[in-house]
Amino acid sequence: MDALLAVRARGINKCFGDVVALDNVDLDVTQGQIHGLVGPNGAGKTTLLGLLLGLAVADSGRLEILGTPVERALAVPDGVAGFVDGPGLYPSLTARQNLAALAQLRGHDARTAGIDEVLDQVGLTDVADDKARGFSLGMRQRLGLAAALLTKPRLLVLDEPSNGLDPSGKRHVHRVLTRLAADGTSVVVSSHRMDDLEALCSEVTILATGRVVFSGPLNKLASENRELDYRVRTSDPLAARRLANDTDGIRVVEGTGMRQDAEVLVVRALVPALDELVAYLVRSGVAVRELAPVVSPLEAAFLALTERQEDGK
Ligand SMILES: Nc1ncnc2c1ncn2[C@@H]1O[C@H](COP(=O)(O)OP(=O)(O)OP(=O)(O)O)[C@@H](O)[C@H]1O
Repeated sequence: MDALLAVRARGINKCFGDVVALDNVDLDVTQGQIHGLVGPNGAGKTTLLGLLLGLAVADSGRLEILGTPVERALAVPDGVAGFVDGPGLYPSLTARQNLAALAQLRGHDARTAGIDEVLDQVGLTDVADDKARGFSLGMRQRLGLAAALLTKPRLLVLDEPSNGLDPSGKRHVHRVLTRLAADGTSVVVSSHRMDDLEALCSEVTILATGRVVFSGPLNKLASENRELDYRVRTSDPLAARRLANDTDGIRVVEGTGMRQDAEVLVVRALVPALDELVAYLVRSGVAVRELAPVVSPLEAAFLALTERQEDGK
């Protein structure tokens, strides 16, 4: 079973002086899985990703990467690539030269290292001969991803890779990561964007003040017995409000602080009551044109779990 794990961490602790950055952290990442890491600022995400990349060593605990126990020396484990705190690039070199320099550092022939292929993969072919100095944050992120891909990693570790990406850049990067995972590469990715992680990941780990407060499949979070707020757009907002008030288990939420939209009703409910409301609306001749959680299930769970942790409950 463990042979299928790209990362197996048990009881990892890491302190910086008095600050406990990681507190007894366990993490399992299956081969070919995109695993999301979320948590408030200072939760320990970058510290954990740094351990996976061999940029630091844990104070205690056991860490196995791609089936091999990690030693106490600072070194990138075989088969691992990625970046934390933004990719390291040479600003005075072009995108292509950056990748060639990297290939040479690793002892590869720059002409055969697959540079064109990775530039194409991340959508930077058109700017391959432009200097990295002039690149936007999103372009630097993509070049960092290309540099990681050049090593054909079996575990890719990315800290906030969507930072600075416009929607099409983000879609592009998502496609690259999804394809890699389908081919068996494992990806561990941190993000503050829940929609990003929901689009990408099958499993997530939520950290708060260095502790794991949830780790598992996204659908386990979504199916938890928790009321959510939903936006309901209908063909007849007044009738919809009346019918919602008549439905057991449905509460109409007023003054949500969101932009007012007369056609949209916000209701708080569990899924079964929401199903009843939809059936009731349709039976009453009111068309449902949009129905979506105001905040995603992941974001709702994230807020609930991290607030609980901060309250010390
Ligand atoms: N090199 C360091 N020296 C001292 N303290 C550090 C160091 N690196 C991290 N820390 C502390 O460890 C804790 C965890 O930091 P870390 O950067 O891992 O959190 P994070 O979840 O990545 O936060 P963010 O979302 O803000 O990037 C924080 O309290 C941070 O101040």
